Amino acid sequence: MSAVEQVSGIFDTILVLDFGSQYSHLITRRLREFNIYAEMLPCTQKISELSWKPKGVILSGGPYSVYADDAPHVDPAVFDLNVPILGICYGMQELAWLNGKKVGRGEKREYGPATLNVEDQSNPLFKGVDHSTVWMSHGDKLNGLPDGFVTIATSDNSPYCGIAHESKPIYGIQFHPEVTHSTHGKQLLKNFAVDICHAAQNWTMENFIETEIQRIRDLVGPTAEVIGAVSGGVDSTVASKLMTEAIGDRFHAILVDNGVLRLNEAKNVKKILTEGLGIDLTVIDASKEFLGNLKGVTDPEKKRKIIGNTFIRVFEREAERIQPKDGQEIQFLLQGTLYPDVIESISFKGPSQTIKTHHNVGGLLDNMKLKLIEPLRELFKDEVRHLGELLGISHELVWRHPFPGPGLAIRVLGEVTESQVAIARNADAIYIEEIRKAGIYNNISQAFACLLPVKSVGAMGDQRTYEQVIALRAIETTDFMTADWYPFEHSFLKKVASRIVNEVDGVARVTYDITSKPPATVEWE
Ligand SMILES: Nc1ncnc2c1ncn2[C@@H]1O[C@H](COP(=O)(O)OP(=O)(O)OP(=O)(O)O)[C@@H](O)[C@H]1O
Ligand SMILES: O=c1[nH]c(=O)c2[nH+]cn([C@@H]3O[C@H](COP(=O)(O)O)[C@@H](O)[C@H]3O)c2[nH]1
Ligand SMILES: NC(=O)CC[C@H](N)C(=O)O
Ligand SMILES: [Mg+2]
Repeated sequence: MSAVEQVSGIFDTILVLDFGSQYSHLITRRLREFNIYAEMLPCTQKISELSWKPKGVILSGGPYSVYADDAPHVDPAVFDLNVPILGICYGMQELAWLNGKKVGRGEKREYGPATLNVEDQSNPLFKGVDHSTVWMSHGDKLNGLPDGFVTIATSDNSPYCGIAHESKPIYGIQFHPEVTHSTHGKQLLKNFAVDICHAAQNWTMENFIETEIQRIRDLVGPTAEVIGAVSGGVDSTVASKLMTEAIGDRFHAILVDNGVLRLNEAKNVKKILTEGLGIDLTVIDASKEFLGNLKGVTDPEKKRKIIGNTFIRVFEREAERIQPKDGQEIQFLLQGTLYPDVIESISFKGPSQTIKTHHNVGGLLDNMKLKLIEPLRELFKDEVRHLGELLGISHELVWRHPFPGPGLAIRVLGEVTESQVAIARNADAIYIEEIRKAGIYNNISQAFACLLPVKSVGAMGDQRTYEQVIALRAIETTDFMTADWYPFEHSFLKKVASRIVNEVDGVARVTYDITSKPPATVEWE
């Protein structure tokens, strides 16, 4: 690492150690909602390798049993940090396991609501949360108090619903305060972070802009120039705006037309970014190169890796083409990578658990020459949108539905050809146009059309047709890590289906995808 400080070195930080619970990232989000910076790292994180000291540590829940041979365990050095520790569910069981091993299988799983009875009213952890509903999700339980601990809360089912160390600020709770079903969970997390850890509540996007611009300047230095991968999506636009504020015309934004963009996208983005935001944007048409590299490829992961690699090659070529004023080569590439992309790639469960490779994280070239600058790497999408608004980016752009870097290539299932892309693109344009007309664009988090590699029989104008199927997808979500499908009016779906079949050659049938994430994902590939 260079001398440039990380965000965790600048803001008071609560460290969340992730044992693999599906809710772990929510702990981080909740803390940030009351302006405390929190960062999630795998539970196997070596404390000696941290370059910053947390104000407190939270051990998350997890799917394992602490007593199993292959169960993950925390680095014992965490207890030498001498900062407050809160164990949640598996995290509490881990504390108990390390202090007397009194953990075993419960007679039955406890899943659902329970009422919290606070036994020690003077304990700061439970200020204002007595008798509230808490959410349980566990099969293991404590068989007794860990050595040196006392009970501070119970529930009907759980004599050890909350425990605390007799003399140190170490706490365990059996329930999940991070899920909204725990009605006062956020208050509990705040009690821990603010009253027990004394973390400063200064994580605001206003403060972030200031520190981030300084951080970029320190990293880039007084003369170096930077190229940016800019798609016209929210993330890279916000990142570019920050970069332009930090280094002005030493920043060169590049939009790559990869042949799998939406209808008229390159033209529209060029106009909005240059005219509207004063960002110096060059559009590079690399569509032939991308489509050439994708020829014959049907495997989704292969498509993603090919696209990620091709992007980097285009950027490296562009970096060589631009002649910086200081006579040096361009060394930096800006990307709009977000925290959820990073969270997915830091899983301690290893690469076998990768669900899909995001082109800008796992799809990068191993031997790439450019160094990455990712100013939004620590932020969630809603934080980025807030940042965008503060930077004066229009409401319309800030609230655009996300569009993945691999674009229509992962929405044309099967082989990606120019004609298949055209079908998906035209169907998508009709669908989005109707969504806008119906005034529901902002109620939906993301919507798009996919072209399926199956043919189906139809009848149009007394003629038999035998053409492909379009699947429509629309989801509601706050963080894109879980999502639900959007409940359209039937009349709306009817209209869109009719328009697509009538107006897009090659489509005989339209379906609507009604799967949530999980078990499905947002994109089809
Ligand atoms: N066509 C493109 N040209 C240049 N860079 C791109 C392109 N598509 C994606 N990228 C780069 O990949 C990053 C990740 O893409 P992603 O779609 O997650 O973000 P975004 O496009 O900036 O925002 P959004 O999520 O709202 O679409 C972008 O921030 C950008 O740096
Ligand atoms: O820039 C991107 N590069 C990618 O490779 C990529 N894959 C998925 N996505 C977007 O991520 C969100 C979650 O999608 P999934 O549930 O399909 O993983 C959704 O918003 C997807 O559109 C990507 N964005
Ligand atoms: N949610 C959790 O952390 C569960 C912990 C542990 N796997 C149990 O079943 O009790
Ligand atoms: Mg995008």
